[in-house]
Amino acid sequence: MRLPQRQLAVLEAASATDERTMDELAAETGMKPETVIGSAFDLRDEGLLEVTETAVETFDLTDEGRAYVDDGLPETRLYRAGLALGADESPVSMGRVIGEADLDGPAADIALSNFARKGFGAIDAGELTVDDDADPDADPESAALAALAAGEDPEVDDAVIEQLDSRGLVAVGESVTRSVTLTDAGVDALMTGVEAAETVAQVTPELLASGEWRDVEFSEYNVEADAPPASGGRTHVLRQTADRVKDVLVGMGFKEMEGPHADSDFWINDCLFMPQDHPARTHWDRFALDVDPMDDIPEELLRRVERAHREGWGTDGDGYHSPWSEEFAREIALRGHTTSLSMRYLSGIAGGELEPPQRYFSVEKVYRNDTLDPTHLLEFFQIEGWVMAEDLSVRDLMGTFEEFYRQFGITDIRFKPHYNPYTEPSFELFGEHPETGEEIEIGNSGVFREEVTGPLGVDCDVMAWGLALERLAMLTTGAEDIRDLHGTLADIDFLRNAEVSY
Ligand SMILES: N[C@@H](Cc1ccccc1)C(=O)O
Repeated sequence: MRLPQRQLAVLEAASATDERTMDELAAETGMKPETVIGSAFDLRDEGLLEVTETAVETFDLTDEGRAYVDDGLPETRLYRAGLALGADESPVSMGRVIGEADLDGPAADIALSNFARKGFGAIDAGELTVDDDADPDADPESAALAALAAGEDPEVDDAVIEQLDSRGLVAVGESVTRSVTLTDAGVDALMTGVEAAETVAQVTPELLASGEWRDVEFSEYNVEADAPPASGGRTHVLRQTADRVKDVLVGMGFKEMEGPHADSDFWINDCLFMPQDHPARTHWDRFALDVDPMDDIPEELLRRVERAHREGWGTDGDGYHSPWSEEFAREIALRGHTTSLSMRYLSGIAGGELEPPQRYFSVEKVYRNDTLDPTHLLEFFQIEGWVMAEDLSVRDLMGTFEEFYRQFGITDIRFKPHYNPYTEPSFELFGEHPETGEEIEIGNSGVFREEVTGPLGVDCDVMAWGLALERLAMLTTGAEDIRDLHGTLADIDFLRNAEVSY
């Protein structure tokens, strides 16, 4: 019998009496695991080997689990601190014990609940007593963590592993181990003698260049053989969504705007008739930059915007009658919305003089000093857009959104009346999350007030919006936490595997 060299190597390394795992065979033959697996399956198909698969549970320490291996579980630290303060003799205030154990916020909560669960002592009316007879050294959870850290089998009850899993200290997974044994036919073949056939597994540049490929025998390709997953590059889910948004808007007749991420407060806020004392303009919400103020704002425009703020614009306009500082208008900050770009284009400073009808959009990053949570990031992408035409109504705005979101398979958007200093009327948009069923805000919109369009020199209607790209991506991918999508906590597995559906 003749077999390709790599199959022969696996056959010779296999035994009729002992199961050998693929890893053992790889170590023995010096071949790559995927080559061994491929060859083993080929040999199985030829009846020479039997392949058995066993699923085993795997336990991996999480970062938090690993941290406790070094520092001790929070409840154990609480116990020791209690002992050090004499809480085995008489109750000690909980705060003191927590301080002594050097546990902060969440760690203190973790310590207290597990301390009670494990019977390390009692907590009553804000005081803690320690039970002398408890023995944290014999705690099976600590022992299992230590064993895993040392690469050993934890050798504890399933319940202990389950507990560690639910505490997020151990990640439980499954892996399949494949082993082989020689069949009778395999033993026979080895006894009668097997020769190595000169087969080639892969065509190489050398084979091609020398022309040798004409004479060699290629081994068959087994597409069913298992191989380790290889994850190549992939367009990020958000980028895919952004590209799709651009395609859709271009398809709807929109042109793209561009402009600075760091801009003057004039373009970001003053043009939008945002009073200078608006909360969004304070240092809490705004990322101010310590750079030179903007000196190239058109003088006439500056004066008109100032007038709108101080005295109002249009027949009914009365302005804010509050202080307005040119110095503040020229200061630079990271834009909190891309409506700054809309202002630049509507004023004609970017993109040239415009005659209605016009449609413009951008899909660009904005920056806000928000608190991070499942639906908020400090920087995110806004889908900005506006339509300039004679006689626009709210119905036009709603129809535009219905058409836009339908391209993403979203047909149930809801509208809620809203207030913006720069639009009247205004409304927010909501969409239903496909997994949680929750209504999430996906955008804000309205028709620009005369106080905005007038000073910019626009004398027809302009309807406009800012939609959140990440929220759209949550609806199209089913992601429940925006932080899985981008930023330092992004979930790589999710990004590798997420399907973007529309
Ligand atoms: N700038 C608004 C969005 C918006 C733009 C234009 C008109 C109305 C609303 C926001 O960031 O929420």
